[in-house]
Amino acid sequence: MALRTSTVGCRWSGPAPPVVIHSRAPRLSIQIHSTRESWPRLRLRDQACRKSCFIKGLPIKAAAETYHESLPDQDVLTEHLDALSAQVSPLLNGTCLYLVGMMGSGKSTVGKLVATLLGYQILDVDSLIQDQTGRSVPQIFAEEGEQAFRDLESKVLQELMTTKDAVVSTGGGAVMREENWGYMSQGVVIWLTGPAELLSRRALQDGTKSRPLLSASSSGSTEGRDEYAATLAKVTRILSEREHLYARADLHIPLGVSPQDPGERGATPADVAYRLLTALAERLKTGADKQVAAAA
Ligand SMILES: Nc1ncnc2c1ncn2[C@@H]1O[C@H](COP(=O)(O)OP(=O)(O)O)[C@@H](O)[C@H]1O
Ligand SMILES: O=C(O)C1=C[C@@H](OP(=O)(O)O)[C@@H](O)[C@H](O)C1
Repeated sequence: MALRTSTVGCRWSGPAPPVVIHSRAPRLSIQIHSTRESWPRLRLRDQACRKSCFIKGLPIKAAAETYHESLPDQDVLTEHLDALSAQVSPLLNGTCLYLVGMMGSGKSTVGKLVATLLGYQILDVDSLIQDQTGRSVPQIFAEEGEQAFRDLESKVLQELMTTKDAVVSTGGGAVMREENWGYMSQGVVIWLTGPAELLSRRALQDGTKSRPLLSASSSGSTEGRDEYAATLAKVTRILSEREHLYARADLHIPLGVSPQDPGERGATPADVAYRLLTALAERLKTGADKQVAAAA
């Protein structure tokens, strides 16, 4: 792939904090560093080459980074999302989408966006439990324990079995009970999958109080460790226990900017929705093609 370097030109004055510019597909991430006062160093991360080059006299390091899920530009993303949802809606025909994944993976955030695009309602299992019981999730965990919460979670999922036209944002632990898979099999189960580092940072950004399994009082001492390290340890452990369960989902949607993304940042909610709808369109089209072939 050729680097479209001609559009990259830059003048720099003063001290340079690293800046990351997200560019167009196939995605380049351009970091601007200042190694010397006068000449910033541009670092292009791209899929096809790993070499140094010069752009307009500036030293450029182009680093290889395989990135097969190229995303559209943010400015054309809305059009892509509209086109994809128009394609997916008739094929879905009211079938529910169940979003599964770890705490902080964006099930509620992406779920709302996808629901809006498809003209679906968004149903959040934790919120439904809270509405039914008049108590918050941490309260239920504290007063009755995790198993009581899991019973409520299964009850809500069972009640949703006959629902149509909804994106269901499940709680991160819903995949742990076999019976829940029976309820969710009425729809398409979609796993939002990202690295523990990204999930931990997002959970901390929200504050861990609302997620009892990550709160300071949950198992796994935070003594002698900072909050991020303690949260990362918990998230890593929970993820390793559940990964094989999440993997049972019909679709796996990565949250990183690229497969090599160390979790510093994630794809935007719109990017994740784009990946989700693309994968869903492919899946539904293949299913529809198979049905047509079987009928012929
Ligand atoms: N793609 C994203 N990019 C940036 N922040 C996100 C993204 N998805 C979710 N977030 C943020 O991460 C946090 C957790 O998201 P949330 O949707 O509540 O996750 P979940 O429902 O899976 O627990 C929230 O603060 C939300 O705003
Ligand atoms: O992973 C889990 O076991 C849980 C995830 C939470 O939901 P989110 O995934 O929406 O944070 C909530 O259901 C409860 O705190 C337990």
